[in-house]
Amino acid sequence: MSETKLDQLRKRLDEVNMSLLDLLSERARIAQEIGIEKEKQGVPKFDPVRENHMLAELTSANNGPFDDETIRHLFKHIFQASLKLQQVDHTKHLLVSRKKQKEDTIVSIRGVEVGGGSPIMIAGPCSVESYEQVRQVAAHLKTSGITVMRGGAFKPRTSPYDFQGLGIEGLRILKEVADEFGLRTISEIVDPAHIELACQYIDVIQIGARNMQNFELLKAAGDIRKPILLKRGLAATIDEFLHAAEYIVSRGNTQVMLIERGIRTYEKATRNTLDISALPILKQESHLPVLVDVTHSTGRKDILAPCAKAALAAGADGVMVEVHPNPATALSDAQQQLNFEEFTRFYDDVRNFTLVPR
Ligand SMILES: O=C(O)C(=O)C[C@]1(C(=O)O)C=C[C@@H](O)C=C1
Repeated sequence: MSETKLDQLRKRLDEVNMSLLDLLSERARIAQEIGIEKEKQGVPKFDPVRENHMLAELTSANNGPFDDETIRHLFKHIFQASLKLQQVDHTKHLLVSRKKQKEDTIVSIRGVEVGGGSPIMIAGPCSVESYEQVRQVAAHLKTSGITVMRGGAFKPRTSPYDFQGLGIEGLRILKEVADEFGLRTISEIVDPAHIELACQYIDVIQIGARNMQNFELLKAAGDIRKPILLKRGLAATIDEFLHAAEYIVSRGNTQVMLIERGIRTYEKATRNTLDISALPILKQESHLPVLVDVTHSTGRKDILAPCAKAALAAGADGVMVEVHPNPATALSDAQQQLNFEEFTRFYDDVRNFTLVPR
């Protein structure tokens, strides 16, 4: 059977398709190289001025049959596809990414492992208020089998008139009590200048939600060789959270733990909205251990246990909760800290949690 005119035209079109594919692929490879150069120079990938310039040149050279609007539309799609290629290539190379390291990072807090598959419970007062207060908490935690205690010495509070913490004196108290009871400690540091000194007193440096993008603090945390607990910012996307962790890891400190602490939404029933979906996403995207701060995310004692269980079911490597000998008199977070009896009940409930229906 002889070739019809339609067959011939389609054959030519198929050949043009192949040539276009070759040219598009070549263009994409060049765009990738441009992306690498831009990365080195630290300039943004998206360049609307350059795109407008190319579109102007293309439309002025356009002799039809496509009109200028169609040419602009088609090329804008090509630019977007190139941009995506440049960005995907970039995230693939993040040190915190699963693509870079398949195995889970295990953080060792002086021998206590986080991220190794058996979740940890971290507990302690919101603020270090006195030696006696911390000692009471430590004694209770020790009898409960807790190995890592938190306690805030530098308190970035919403109001400057609220209790700001005991500072270095608070770190000293933590160390003295932790040494007595054989506990490890976590405390927030807010000033890059305090990081080195803090290492003499505590085992984990926490970077708080409000400082998640304090880049000088992140760099200082990256320059030491101690575990870091990085909190998600109150309005930070998962991508921003991972990039903040990258600041630390890229300077050689690989002992980083991420902690979800709730994000700001319109919901008022809880203090923040615990973003449970962030857990499996973070575990997929990154090899770093991921914990959940149930106290700050919910701000409510009555739902701490179900939220902690949900976090563990979603893959969390641990839970952090606040405990105080007498929450009603606490200098910070009086509403949401657990007393010893409440903590014991909470811990038993979460520890006995199983996904298998009974
Ligand atoms: O020329 C550049 O700077 C590129 O990054 C390439 C390219 C393109 O595909 O043409 C991609 C993204 C930018 O927004 C602009 C142009």
